[in-house]
Amino acid sequence: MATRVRPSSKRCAVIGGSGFLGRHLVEKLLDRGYSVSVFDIRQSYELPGVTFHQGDLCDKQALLPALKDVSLVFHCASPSPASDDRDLFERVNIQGTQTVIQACKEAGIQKLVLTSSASVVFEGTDIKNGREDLPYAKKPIDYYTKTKIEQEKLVLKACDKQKGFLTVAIRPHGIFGPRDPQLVPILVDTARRGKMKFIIGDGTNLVDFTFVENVVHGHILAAERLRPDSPICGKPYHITNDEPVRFWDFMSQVLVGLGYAPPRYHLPYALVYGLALLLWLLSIILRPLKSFKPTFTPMRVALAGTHHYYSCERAKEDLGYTPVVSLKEGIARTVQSYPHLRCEA
Ligand SMILES: NC(=O)C1=CN([C@@H]2O[C@H](COP(=O)(O)OP(=O)(O)OC[C@H]3O[C@@H](n4cnc5c(N)ncnc54)[C@H](O)[C@@H]3O)[C@@H](O)[C@H]2O)C=CC1
Ligand SMILES: CC(C)=CCC[C@@H](C)[C@H]1CC[C@H]2C3=C(CC[C@]12C)[C@@]1(C)CCC(=O)C[C@@H]1CC3
Repeated sequence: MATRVRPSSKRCAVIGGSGFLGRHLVEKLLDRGYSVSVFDIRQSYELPGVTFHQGDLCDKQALLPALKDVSLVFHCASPSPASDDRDLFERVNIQGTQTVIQACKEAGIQKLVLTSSASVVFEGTDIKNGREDLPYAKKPIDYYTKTKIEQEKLVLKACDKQKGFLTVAIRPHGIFGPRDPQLVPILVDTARRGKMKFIIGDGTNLVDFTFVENVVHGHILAAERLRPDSPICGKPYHITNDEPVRFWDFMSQVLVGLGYAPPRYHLPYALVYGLALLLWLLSIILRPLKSFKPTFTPMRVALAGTHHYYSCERAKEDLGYTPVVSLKEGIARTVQSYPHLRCEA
């Protein structure tokens, strides 16, 4: 009779491990003595101690070999919000997450840590120091976020102490750091096209930006604290830098660090939001004739012009979380890591 090897608690899988957050997580797990199995639709690097499994997480048969002899799974895969593809968000974030849960149960996984998002409670209006007990957004800012809400609900509901399957969700916000494919590249692209001259609103709105290593730290603390007797089972946790910053100060610091001029002129929020709405409608009406993607979408304007920052108190109390890298240090390290995006002039 074949004997089943007891999974080592130091062997884990990272679904989405080729991505921005996933790779930082893999690197820290290796530092901490874990061996890691990465499952991703693409392979973006090679590292000693990491086994790569390439496949789509919607395919359970492809997923199962990556979970063999593993006790802990991190699920941080998702299509990029910029892909703007409703069917893909639904297939990967909802149906795919159901498949991940089934595969984990079949493989005898004990712990599943999901990367959710603090935006699951954001409706485009101010949130100040929001706690985890805020209700899920009834009108999420976009379809991507709608599927992140469903994904989080599925994972938290699957937590079953009797059956020894424990789950927890981490809700980061505005992740930035070296190798980020989104925040700094979008910002620099906007600046290079001469569109970073304006501040939307009075520029005093506070937002959380979270250095990637703090997000990683929150995930690992959650995984290591996830036990049948711990209060964290089946709960979501905000993980931020715990240093809300003016959205426009953050953008300006990154821009200036890379040699670009910061935005200076103010535009009223309602005007820009109205224009973004109009552009979005036009892009839909004109889609059969000409396809274009506006830089200023209503969602982006809401992200740039409202307060949205979150309390980390629950993570501090239950996980012992405190950020390990300050915002100042995080911005300095990020700016340094993008020499190719510096202003040439
Ligand atoms: N970047 C941010 O500011 C924030 C990100 N998040 C969440 O953090 C997680 C990681 O995000 P990032 O690292 O920024 O994104 P990313 O796009 O760099 O990484 C996502 C990874 O998932 C993989 N993937 C996508 N579809 C897949 C599929 N069907 N099967 C297997 N792998 C698949 C991609 O290939 C990619 O490597 C995501 O769940 C995202 O929703 C939450 C809040 C903020
Ligand atoms: C706070 C948060 C959740 C950040 C996530 C990343 C992106 C949504 C932002 C990264 C760069 C941002 C940006 C804008 C909107 C939000 C981002 C895309 C603008 C398009 C807002 C309007 C402008 O004036 C230009 C900005 C460029 C950078």
